[in-house]
Amino acid sequence: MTNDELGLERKPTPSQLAPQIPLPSFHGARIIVGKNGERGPRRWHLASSPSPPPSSDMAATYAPGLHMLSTQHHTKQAPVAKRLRAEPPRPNAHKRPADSDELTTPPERRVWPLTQHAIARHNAEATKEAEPVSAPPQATPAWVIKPSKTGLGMYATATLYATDTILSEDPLLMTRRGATPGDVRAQLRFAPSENWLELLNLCVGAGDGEPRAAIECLLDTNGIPCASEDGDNPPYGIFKAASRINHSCTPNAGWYWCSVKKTLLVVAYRKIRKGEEITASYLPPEALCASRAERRERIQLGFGFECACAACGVTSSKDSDLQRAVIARVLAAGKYMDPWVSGHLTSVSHAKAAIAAMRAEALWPVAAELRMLEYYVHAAWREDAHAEEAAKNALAALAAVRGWRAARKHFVAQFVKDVTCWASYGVCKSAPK
Ligand SMILES: C[S@@+](CC[C@H](N)C(=O)[O-])C[C@H]1O[C@@H](n2cnc3c(N)ncnc32)[C@H](O)[C@@H]1O
Repeated sequence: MTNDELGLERKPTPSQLAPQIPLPSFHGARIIVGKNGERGPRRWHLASSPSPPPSSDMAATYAPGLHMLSTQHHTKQAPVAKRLRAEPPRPNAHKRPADSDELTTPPERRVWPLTQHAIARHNAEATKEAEPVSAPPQATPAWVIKPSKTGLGMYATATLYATDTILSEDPLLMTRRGATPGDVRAQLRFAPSENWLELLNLCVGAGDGEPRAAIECLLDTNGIPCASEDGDNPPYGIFKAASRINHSCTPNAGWYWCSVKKTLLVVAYRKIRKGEEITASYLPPEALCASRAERRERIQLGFGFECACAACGVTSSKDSDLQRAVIARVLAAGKYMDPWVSGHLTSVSHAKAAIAAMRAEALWPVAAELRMLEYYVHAAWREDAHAEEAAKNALAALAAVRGWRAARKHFVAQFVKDVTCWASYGVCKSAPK
């Protein structure tokens, strides 16, 4: 995907910013035509394979939904199967069930599995990589904290480009929901006294309306999730600079926690002009696809303020609501993998419409998931060229919002090679040497 297709304006360093992604070539490019002329995805199984293909966490997440569509017979052994057979089965490897119609598929998969999985892999790889995980933060910060229309805010002091790491910051304090003032004191006992001062300087919002101690309101107002996975009570970090970033329903930046470096990275999602406010979303990506009224209600209930972002500020948000509804419908449909991929051309056209809406609304946080949904359909129907293109786009979209520049080439190659849901389809083989 080109930068233009992504809708991103990047720094003019093509060799850095457009790495060659060594995607696998896809094998077995046949549209299956049944006896009655129907076209559909084939069942796939390793006819002569003595052992099930190895799997990964990803397979556990995705494969069940995909197996239902991938258990017809191949006349030709997919090269990937040979490769997989050569590897010893892992003890906990996901067992591909026998070629049977009794496969049960959990109807719902996790909402952002690609993202979660990819972050985990990326963080794991970062320990091995000599290359930095992402572009190192600039020596002179390209931002400044200054008054905004909603208290203080972060502003760009230079032009920033998509995938730029705006800020890399360690927390003043790590906490969890329900932390008491005593917990905070215990954590800060050995911290430099400036941390206390910085902490007490942060803004205290109204929170969700529950009566609380001021310190708890402060933690609620300024906490940023510091875990790559959703848990019941994920850790939150309080940051001197990142906690000053205001919310927007069309964020131009976003943060993610690098669990290897134990640091928060703030990444530009698109070009941010000098003087423009840097914003992130306090809502999860799928919630950004709700209507203006719903988003505002959620912000009010969860964070206790009335959203004054640019997307909410427009008097008539009808068009925006319609565009976001298109995206929301596709994300909802994509949770049910079987009907989604069975829909074939309808699903592809829905995915394309959602991608267009995402671009119109500049909702980059959902780009990777939409591209992935498009990929699944093409892969299931053995439309290899389209599948490869969609996979490339999905990875590029994911890399763009995570700021993976330096590590992207390596990571993408690794991801493509390992991601078991792709191999499960029997459509890909290892990259040509
Ligand atoms: C994490 S702080 C952000 C920095 C804060 N503006 C400050 O002065 O330190 C969150 C608080 O900022 C304000 N805020 C953030 N985004 C906002 C938005 N889109 N509309 C209105 N207020 C917002 C709210 O008061 C919220 O409780």
